[in-house]
Amino acid sequence: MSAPPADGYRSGFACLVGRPNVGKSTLLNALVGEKVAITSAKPQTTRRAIRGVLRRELPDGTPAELVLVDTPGVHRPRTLLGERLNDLVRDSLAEVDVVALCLPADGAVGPGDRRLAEQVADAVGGRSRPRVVVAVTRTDLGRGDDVPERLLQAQRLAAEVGLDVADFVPTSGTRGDGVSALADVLVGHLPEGPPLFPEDQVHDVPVDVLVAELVREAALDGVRDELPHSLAVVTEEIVPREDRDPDRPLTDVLVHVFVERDSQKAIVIGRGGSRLKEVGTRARRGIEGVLGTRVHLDLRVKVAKDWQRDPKQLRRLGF
Ligand SMILES: Nc1nc2c(ncn2[C@@H]2O[C@H](COP(=O)(O)OP(=O)(O)OP(=O)(O)O)[C@@H](O)[C@H]2O)c(=O)[nH]1
Repeated sequence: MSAPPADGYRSGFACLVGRPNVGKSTLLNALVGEKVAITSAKPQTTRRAIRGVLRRELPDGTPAELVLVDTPGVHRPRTLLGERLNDLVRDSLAEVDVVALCLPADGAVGPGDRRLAEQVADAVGGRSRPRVVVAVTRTDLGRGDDVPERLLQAQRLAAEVGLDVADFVPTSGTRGDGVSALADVLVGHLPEGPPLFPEDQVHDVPVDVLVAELVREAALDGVRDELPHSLAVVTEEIVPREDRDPDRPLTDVLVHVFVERDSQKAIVIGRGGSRLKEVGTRARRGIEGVLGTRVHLDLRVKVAKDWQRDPKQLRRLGF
């Protein structure tokens, strides 16, 4: 391996785009090597553009830093929240050096993928950047010839919408297959540039957001229909408990869980508070990992009527 040039450093941004639930957040976590984005079996889990950092050397030894942006799944918007999420994706596309278009191995390429590919082609607009990579995701769920079939479909789709795709990489975020190959490919497209994040930082998610997201992830498990979309979570307080033995610190965390209707509040709380208790227990483990202390978690469920359609409430909930 040859020595890198003294000032040689590559840096830039990449975003993962794809329909809801294709495994973008799972892939982001696998690439970064740390859980920075929550995942769930419910479509449209991701609501914020989360940035995780991947540091790697190019084959010639040049150090590179890739900031990965996980964006919400693109879908036909039905609510104001849906529109805001799609805008977020459009903005991300305009700002990155590399786009990884994610297509799941376990589902045919459909109209949603085509719309998205067209949107990416639009964002590139004949320029040399962003470079486009296709990641076929969830390969472990593919059967028979699904993976080669999906690669072919992706090639065809790219040709049809006039998208110049530099690489096609099959991956499984949960198994880790192809993740390193994808990392190499993404980093390989970075331009020269300065370091972007402090060396010890691997993501830019504020602690209060991370805490709220862990609660939302736990609350999403086992709820159905429109309730996943109606959940919004806000961290109100993170306060170290006073007068504790310094060897056994405890943090008090107050989190508000918002739903849109009273009937949903009853579901989230469960009989005698049983469901909320489970959610709290599960979320607390993750939060203790983030804060590095034991945690007393206080979860309160509140109704914010039809917040997904109300600009004022959306603002209050951070969208
Ligand atoms: N078996 C398998 N499951 C996966 C893989 N990647 C993701 N999943 C599962 O697929 C579901 C969706 O994954 P996410 O990573 O949340 O998908 P997403 O594209 O970020 O979803 P949105 O936030 O809705 O856009 C979750 O239940 C994941 O556990 C994979 O490689 N293999």
